[in-house]
Amino acid sequence: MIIEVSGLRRLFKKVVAVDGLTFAIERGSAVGYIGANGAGKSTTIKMLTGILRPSAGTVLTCGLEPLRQRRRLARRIGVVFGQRSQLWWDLPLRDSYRALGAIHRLDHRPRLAELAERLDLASFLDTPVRQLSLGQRIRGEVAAALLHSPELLILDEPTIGLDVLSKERLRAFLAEQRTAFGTSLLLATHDMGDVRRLTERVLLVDHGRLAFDGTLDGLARQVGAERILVLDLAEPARPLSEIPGTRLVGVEAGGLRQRLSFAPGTTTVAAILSAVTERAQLHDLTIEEPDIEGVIRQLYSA
Ligand SMILES: Nc1ncnc2c1ncn2[C@@H]1O[C@H](COP(=O)(O)OP(=O)(O)OP(=O)(O)O)[C@@H](O)[C@H]1O
Repeated sequence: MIIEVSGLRRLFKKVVAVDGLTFAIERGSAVGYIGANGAGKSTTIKMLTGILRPSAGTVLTCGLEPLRQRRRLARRIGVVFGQRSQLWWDLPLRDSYRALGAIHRLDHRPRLAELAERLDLASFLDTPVRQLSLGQRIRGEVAAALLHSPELLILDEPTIGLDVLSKERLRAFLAEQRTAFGTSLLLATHDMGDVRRLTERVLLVDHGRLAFDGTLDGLARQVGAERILVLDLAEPARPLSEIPGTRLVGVEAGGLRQRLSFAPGTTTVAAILSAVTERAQLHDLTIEEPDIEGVIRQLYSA
């Protein structure tokens, strides 16, 4: 197991941020850690990484006790907090990597060259971190977390605030890294798109407790959450109300844009598209994932 947590609790005065969590994550797997605002995700991650002391319970990350063995653990994990920086704010990005290389006692240059290429960092390696755009900084943070080739990567809201294209690029990079190195991944996020693209299992935390452990499709099935396929057609078409396994939930622009809702597990995007292309000419499509708050509401009303 890469992570083992048992009876984990954390109180802040009277607030119970984490309330008796027990779960284990297998080495090499990718897990989404989801929940509403204030559910306890960041607090859990801080305990997993040795930043925060649990009030009760036990944590093993990479087989180590995070608080007691924090230095050793730092060599084996990489962490990105989307809303906080681990880089030196006033220094050129390159200097942060030099410093991290020294901390990890490694010649960071070969790995940096590789990461700079894959994450497209070259044009701003000499720019002070404070002057980077959000997208540039996050790419810089991800490179910093991977510089020492950790066996576990923990990401806390890595795509928050990024535009669609930057999000997609970052997801593609992370997926590729995982295939190449088999790095274990724990991804705390609000973004169901991140979870679907990058993980095979989700842990849903609510008020500090584990409310669901399984696949994203399993969660969607349990709560009846649906995905929406937004179809942009080359020419206006009649309402696509007869596509098997779907419900037509919107027709806009005189039939040029149509929305089909479907439940994961009952049909596939491929099957829907093949039925659509028999009836209309497709120009473009996007998929809207259910939002986490809605899923949680449905979980409790189900
Ligand atoms: N340092 C702190 N002092 C007091 N309360 C805290 C502290 N850190 C977190 N909390 C509280 O603990 C609870 C869990 O917070 P946490 O940040 O872990 O949630 P989260 O799931 O990461 O939320 P978000 O998605 O908004 O980041 C919240 O009620 C929060 O207000």
